[in-house]
Amino acid sequence: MNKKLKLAVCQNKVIADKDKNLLKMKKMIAKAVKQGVELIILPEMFNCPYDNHYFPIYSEEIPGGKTYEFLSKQAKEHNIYLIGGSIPETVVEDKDEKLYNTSLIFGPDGKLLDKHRKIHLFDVDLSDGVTFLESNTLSYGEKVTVVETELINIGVAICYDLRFPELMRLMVDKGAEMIIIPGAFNTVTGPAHWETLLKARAVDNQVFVVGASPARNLEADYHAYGHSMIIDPWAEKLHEAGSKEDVIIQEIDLTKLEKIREELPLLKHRRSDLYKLEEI
Ligand SMILES: NC(=O)CC(=O)C(=O)O
Repeated sequence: MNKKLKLAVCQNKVIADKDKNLLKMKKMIAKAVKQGVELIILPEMFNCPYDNHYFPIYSEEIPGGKTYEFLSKQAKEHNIYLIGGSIPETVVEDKDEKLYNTSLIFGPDGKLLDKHRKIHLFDVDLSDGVTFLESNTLSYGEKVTVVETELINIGVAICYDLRFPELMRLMVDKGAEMIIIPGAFNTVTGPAHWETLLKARAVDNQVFVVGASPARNLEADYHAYGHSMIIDPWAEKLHEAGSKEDVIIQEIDLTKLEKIREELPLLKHRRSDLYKLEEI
């Protein structure tokens, strides 16, 4: 394992124009690359407004869609690992069309290493005014996603998936050392839970956790919280964006993970004679 890793989160303001979103992202990626980063992380639905109305319109088949090609090219051109936030994905099977909220993970050669489809859909009706029914348009992902890279082993889950500690622990049991969450929490659940959940998952599992949110766009119907964040395995916040567009860059010391796991070996202290967690 390399001992230091420089990474970036590109927190873009998503608008209802896919091409402009991609162009903006291209500039943000170039800015991060100039600082020598090896891993770049984009937000949930970074190219499509977070809105059931837009998901089918912006959706792409994988491989081959415009955003897929864009991400692959960016990864290759800049020789970086790229976690492509998420995009709406169309899957056609036996004339049956399904949409997923899908994160694409590219290696420095531009090849797709894996993809994660959001497992838990955000179906909520909050008294403070946030109502969302993702299952109106989206289908449920069925796979736990962990990717081995030359930098670090990366688990990827999307937004609402963060609220399910069993999934995070499963990723850690499959080797994840960093959990990446492209996530569009909102102005109600964001201030209440985003940082707490990211820190809880870090301290529970002794992993780095990165949350990548879109910037807030008050002209959109759904107001993303922003506040992309990088947390270390001691649950210390290393970097945080505000609510506006930003590229946050952080060098992390990977030896911290080994050190914390050695000094406080909670993963080894589990009582597997009393309880266990299984992937089905
Ligand atoms: N948008 C989501 O998927 C989740 C979210 O906003 C929350 O859990 O809060």
